[in-house]
Amino acid sequence: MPFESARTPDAVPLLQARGVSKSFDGLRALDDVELDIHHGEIFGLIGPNGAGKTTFFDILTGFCTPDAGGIVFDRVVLPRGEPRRVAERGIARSFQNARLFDDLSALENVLIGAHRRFRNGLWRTLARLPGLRVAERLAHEEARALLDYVGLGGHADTLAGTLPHGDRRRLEIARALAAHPTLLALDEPAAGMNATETDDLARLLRRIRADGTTVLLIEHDMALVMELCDRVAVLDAGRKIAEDTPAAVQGDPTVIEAYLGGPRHAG
Ligand SMILES: Nc1ncnc2c1ncn2[C@@H]1O[C@H](COP(=O)(O)OP(=O)(O)OP(=O)(O)O)[C@@H](O)[C@H]1O
Repeated sequence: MPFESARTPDAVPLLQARGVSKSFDGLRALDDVELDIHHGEIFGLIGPNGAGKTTFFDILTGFCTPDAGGIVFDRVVLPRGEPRRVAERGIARSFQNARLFDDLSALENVLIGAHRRFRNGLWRTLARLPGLRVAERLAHEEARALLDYVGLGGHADTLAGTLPHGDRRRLEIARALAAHPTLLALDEPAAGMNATETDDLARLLRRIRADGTTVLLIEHDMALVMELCDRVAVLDAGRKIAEDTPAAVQGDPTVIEAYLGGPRHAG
């Protein structure tokens, strides 16, 4: 495990959110949220509907600008409201509804995920070599390997739009991994999956963690969160009400109240 040494208690967390706040038309979607994500863990972000989970993801990945606060990633403050620069810093995300290019093949979708790396360093150098399509060939090889990795090896040439739901979610993960992220942020990856697909997803995410990528997960499937996550943070109405191991959070009366409480928690 490459990150084992970084998981000692005094190691600097990979991600540190501090004082993150965001309102929409007077509604406090996030209220002074602080959380730490450590290298090499699967971190769950959970909470009732409307708790602010996606808003946090959007701020983290630059799709939304916070009113206050900020996020330090890999010891450097993340740019605010700039998705491309955040991606270049090593954060890749998936969306609640898979955003794939349906008219392109699975392989082409993964190649698009690799474009960040094409713009940089070695890839750019290789791409300039006259008469050689080295970069392109390597990218294709890696994209095929990534499809294998997520269990879609037989579907390289299948149009993304024709893939079943579970395969689409895994294709989105392959595309995100093509950017070689330090942090993979997944917004409800198990939504709409059947039990077998969810089991496959859990296996895949464990493998991703074992291979050294830190995972941040928004998820409503509590069984999955409990079995998979190393730690979880619970948001409720924009505030963080707990951050601990799944077992500790599960028994926390404040968390239980948030999930079972009054009408604003319905849904
Ligand atoms: N662009 C927006 N404009 C106005 N209100 C918004 C916007 N985005 C989110 N909100 C509101 O902010 C609150 C938090 O929403 P958010 O989507 O972050 O919650 P969530 O925890 O991801 O919910 P869910 O589990 O239902 O996806 C909600 O009340 C939502 O209606």
